Amino acid sequence: MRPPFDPTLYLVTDTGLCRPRSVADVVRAVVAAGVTAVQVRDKHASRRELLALTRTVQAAVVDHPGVAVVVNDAVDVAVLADADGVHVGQDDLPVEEVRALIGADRHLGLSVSSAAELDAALALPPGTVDLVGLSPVWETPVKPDAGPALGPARAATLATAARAGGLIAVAIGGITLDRAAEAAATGVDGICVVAAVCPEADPAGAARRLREEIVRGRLAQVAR
Ligand SMILES: Cc1ncc(COP(=O)(O)OP(=O)(O)O)c(N)n1
Ligand SMILES: Cc1nc(C(=O)O)sc1CCOP(=O)(O)O
Ligand SMILES: [Mg+2]
Repeated sequence: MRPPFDPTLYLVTDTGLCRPRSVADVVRAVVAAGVTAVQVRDKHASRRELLALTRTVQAAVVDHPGVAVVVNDAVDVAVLADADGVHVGQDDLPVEEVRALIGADRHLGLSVSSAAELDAALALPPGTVDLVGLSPVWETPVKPDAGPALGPARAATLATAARAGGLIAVAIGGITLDRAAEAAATGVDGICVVAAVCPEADPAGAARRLREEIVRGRLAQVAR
C-alpha cells in the first residue's frame, strides 16, 4: 500500500541555495510551517553524499510523519534510505523499471513537459506513476536546461487531464511568492518550489506565506 502523499507545498531542496544553513536545518524549519513534502535534489552530490543527505532530511521530518521524503533521480539511494519515493525525469531511468525496483509501497513522480509526455504517462499500467511534475511552468535559473515554459494556461490543461487520469499533478518551475496563487489556480494538487524557500532568510515565514497564496489561488479557481 502506497502511503498518502500530500503535494500541497512540495519543497525541492538545493544544497547550495540553503547555505550557510544545512539542508536539514532548512527542512526542519519549513515542515513546521506548512511544507507538506520534500524532494532531496543535489545534482553535485555523489551517490554516497546524496544517501547521507537524504538521511539527514529524513531525521529532520521525523516529527512530521505525514511529510514524504522523495529522492530526485537516484533510485538506488531511495531504496537504500528507505525513502517514501523517487522522482525521475524523461531522461532518467524508465518509470516502469523504476517501479519494479522500488516496489509498490513507494511514491513515483515523473516530469511531464507536453501533452504527448502526459499521454504516455497516462497510458502506463495503473500504479506505475503516482504524480506528474508539470514543468517548467515558468523559466527558472535553478534549472536552465528545462524546456520552454508551459505558462499557466497550458499547465492548467495538463493538470486537468492528469487529474482526470488519476494522477497527482504538481506545478514546478519559476514559482515565486508572487506567482504562487496563479500557479495554484491552474488546478494542480500542489506547487513545487526551490528558490522561493531555500535561500530565504526566514524559510519558515516564506513557507507560511506560500501556503496563504495557495489558499488564495485555489479560492480564485473555484470562484471562476
Ligand atoms: C516534482 C518535480 N517535477 C519535475 C522535476 C524535474 O525532474 P527532471 O526533469 O528529471 O530534472 P532534474 O530535477 O533531475 O534536474 C523534479 N525534480 N520534480
Ligand atoms: C527541479 C526543477 N525541475 C524543473 C523542471 O522544469 O523540470 S524546474 C526545477 C527547479 C525549480 O526551481 P524554482 O522553484 O526555484 O524555479
Ligand atoms: Mg531527473
